[in-house]
Amino acid sequence: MEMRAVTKRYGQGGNTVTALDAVDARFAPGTFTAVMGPSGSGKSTLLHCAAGLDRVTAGEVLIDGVPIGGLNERALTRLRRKRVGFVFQAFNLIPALTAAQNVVLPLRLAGRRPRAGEVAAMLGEVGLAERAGHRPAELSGGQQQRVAIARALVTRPAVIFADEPTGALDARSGAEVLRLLRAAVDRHGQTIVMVTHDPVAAAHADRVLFLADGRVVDDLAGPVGAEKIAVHTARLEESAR
Ligand SMILES: Nc1ncnc2c1ncn2[C@@H]1O[C@H](COP(=O)(O)OP(=O)(O)OP(=O)(O)O)[C@@H](O)[C@H]1O
Repeated sequence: MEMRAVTKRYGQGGNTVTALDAVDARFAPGTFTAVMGPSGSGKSTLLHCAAGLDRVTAGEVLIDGVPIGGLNERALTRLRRKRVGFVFQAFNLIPALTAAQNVVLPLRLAGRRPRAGEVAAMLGEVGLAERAGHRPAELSGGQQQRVAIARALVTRPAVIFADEPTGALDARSGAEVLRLLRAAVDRHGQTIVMVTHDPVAAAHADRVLFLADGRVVDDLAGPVGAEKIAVHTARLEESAR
């Protein structure tokens, strides 16, 4: 997954906002990257552009080496369904479906039938084998996020984008979610790009990318301790004021 000189502007004329300003970034297979930076620095925009949810103004995004700028909406949707997974702060499970049905959904959308035991194994991996028949409302926040992780992992995507995946969780459930993301990288060679405000969450990554004003201003190779990340964040927030 790669971004080459990606610029994203919102609005027109005098109201233009440059949310990303010629960003170059490469996310190697089997790595876990945290994206940090002050509010408004472009983190969500980076995630949306990298995932092909939003078109870039200039530059190029490559997923699996495929430049997505040249794809029409249909081809882009197909690529996203097969090769990209998402984990959101608000879980975004479908309330009427059970945990197992939520996990099956991306496979069906990608045109694949689940193999016997595949979904059960996936739920087992996130410690929820016993909850396969439960609906989201019958699960805790941490459990819902674990279902969302199983759902993101089930298609074995090229990359999983996680937007503040621990933002709505207490410390214990958050730690469990981070442990699962880390395990997906270590055990399955999954590639993960995670936006977070939390230095403790970012410390689980292999690398921390810092944004300020739509630019990459720091790129720390890990493991980076939470304390060092917190100091960096404080400095950036200070200079953003
Ligand atoms: N749809 C939009 N229309 C206009 N401006 C936008 C839009 N989305 C984002 N922006 C602007 O682009 C800049 C980057 O926003 P973005 O949401 O990517 O920042 P962020 O780092 O994710 O912030 P936060 O940490 O507060 O979520 C901000 O100045 C924001 O106001």
